[in-house]
Amino acid sequence: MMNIAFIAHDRKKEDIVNLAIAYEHVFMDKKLYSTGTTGARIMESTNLNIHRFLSGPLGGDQQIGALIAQNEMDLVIFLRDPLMAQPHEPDITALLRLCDVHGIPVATNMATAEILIRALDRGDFAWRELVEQNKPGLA
Ligand SMILES: O=C(CO)COP(=O)(O)O
Repeated sequence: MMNIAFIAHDRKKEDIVNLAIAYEHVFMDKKLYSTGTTGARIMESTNLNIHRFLSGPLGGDQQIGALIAQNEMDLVIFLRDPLMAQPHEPDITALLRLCDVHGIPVATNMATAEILIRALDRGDFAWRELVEQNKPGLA
């Protein structure tokens, strides 16, 4: 089962909702996670069922980071706002760093997100399942 995380800063919320609507058929049979407000917005506009963590500024990025650290995330879609300072900038940096530490595909803009979602739909992420089978000592 593929685990996917959705995160979007406020001025990118509309984009991530539109992405979820457009690719609802791809996300339907995946396990979905999000930060608080992002997940609420997506669930208002789709039939997707999303496990929502705390809002980003209150620790949601870190909660998703914890799943990445445990190798329990297969794809992260994080539409961040590059033009506005965020109070929890260190958390954002930490989340993106953990994606790189663990080799997790992460999209930080719409163009990359679409490419990764189409690849996921085509089965290009099957290698993640092999990685999971071989991961050492994780719950
Ligand atoms: O701030 C965020 C990510 O850094 C997103 O949090 P919300 O989805 O709760 O707005």
